[in-house]
Amino acid sequence: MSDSEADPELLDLLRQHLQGKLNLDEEPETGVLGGAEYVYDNSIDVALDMRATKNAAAFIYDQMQRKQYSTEKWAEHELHPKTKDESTVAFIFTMDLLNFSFWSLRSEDERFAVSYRDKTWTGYWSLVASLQRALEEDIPITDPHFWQNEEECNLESLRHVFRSCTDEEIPLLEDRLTCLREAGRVLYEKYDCSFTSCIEAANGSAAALVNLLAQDFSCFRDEFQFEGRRKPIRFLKRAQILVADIWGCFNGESYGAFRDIDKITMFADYRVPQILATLGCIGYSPPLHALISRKETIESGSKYEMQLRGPNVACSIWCVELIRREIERNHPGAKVNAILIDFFLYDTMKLMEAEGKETMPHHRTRSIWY
Ligand SMILES: Nc1nc2c(c(CN[C@H]3C=C[C@H](O)[C@@H]3O)cn2[C@@H]2O[C@H](COP(=O)(O)O)[C@@H](O)[C@H]2O)c(=O)[nH]1
Repeated sequence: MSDSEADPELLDLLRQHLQGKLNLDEEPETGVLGGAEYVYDNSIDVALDMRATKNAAAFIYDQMQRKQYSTEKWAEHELHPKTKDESTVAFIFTMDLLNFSFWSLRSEDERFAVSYRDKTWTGYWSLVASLQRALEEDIPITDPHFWQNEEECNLESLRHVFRSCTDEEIPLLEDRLTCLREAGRVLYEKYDCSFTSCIEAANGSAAALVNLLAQDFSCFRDEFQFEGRRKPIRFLKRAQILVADIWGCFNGESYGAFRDIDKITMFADYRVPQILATLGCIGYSPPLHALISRKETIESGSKYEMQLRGPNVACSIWCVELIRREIERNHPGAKVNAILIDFFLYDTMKLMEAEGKETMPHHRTRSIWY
């Protein structure tokens, strides 16, 4: 094969190896950050504001210090599981299998909502509340055997698990059942029916666990073709947030002990890009800004979504990386990684939304990816 036909990326790797720069048994990479930088470098619809990003880094670091923001915050959330054991690993795996697309086109009091513990929960928290409620009703919703039992686990029983206290049903119910079925089958075939076996197979590497999820579970394989690039761009958002939730819940110990956790990027969905735009860190081209502001549904996989999700999310991933580097530059040794910045930004966005301070809408695409 002549050089002109060979894969340029492979040639580059071989060149690095020959120059002794490449340690092939280095830790695995997920490729998410590199892909995000590529899309950002090739985007015309979304741009980063460096001054606002530097200011955001100072604000975020200051707020995280004041709130003593750490992994401990994860378990402090009322609905998150508290025990540090295998049942919590099963809960988090189930949760992040289904952690997508809660937004509604209806008004705040008509959108899908779950009544639990005398409160009404929406968005991500409606998912967590539904799972906790099911367990209290002795429905084994976190058990892969249940997910594969078509007599017990089907559209009807899931409709009961995710029953709403409004007229709107949980979005993509059929897709959620499909995710549970596939995960049940893969865990049965490859991981002794337990996600803890998948964690053990990653041998303490967060990047390896993300790659295992993308390789073995199609419902975690969140990647797409971006114009002009041979290899797909990988966002792997739910695979990454799953690893991050395990790490956060277990405070980086036990099942959450990953030596390369800092390789996990922020999670490419619709909430954190929204707050980065609110902080002025990312800006949209006028046509894109108009599209988002109109709150119209954008079809998953459409040219518009690719233009939006790719650049918007890639820029968000790259923006959070620049915020992390700015914090590290000003505060050497600070215990802040992309995950904690992301968790903080998501929680801050939810507080702003609750106080009616949501100025910049998020885009609306129905998809199992985010
Ligand atoms: N980037 C990012 N996205 C996050 C989260 C979380 C919740 N994580 C908890 C765990 C630790 C943190 O402290 C959080 O309390 C959910 N999501 C995503 O948002 C969307 C739901 O939005 P809404 O409908 O408004 O609730 C949906 O795609 C969901 O997957 C996060 O942390 N980061």
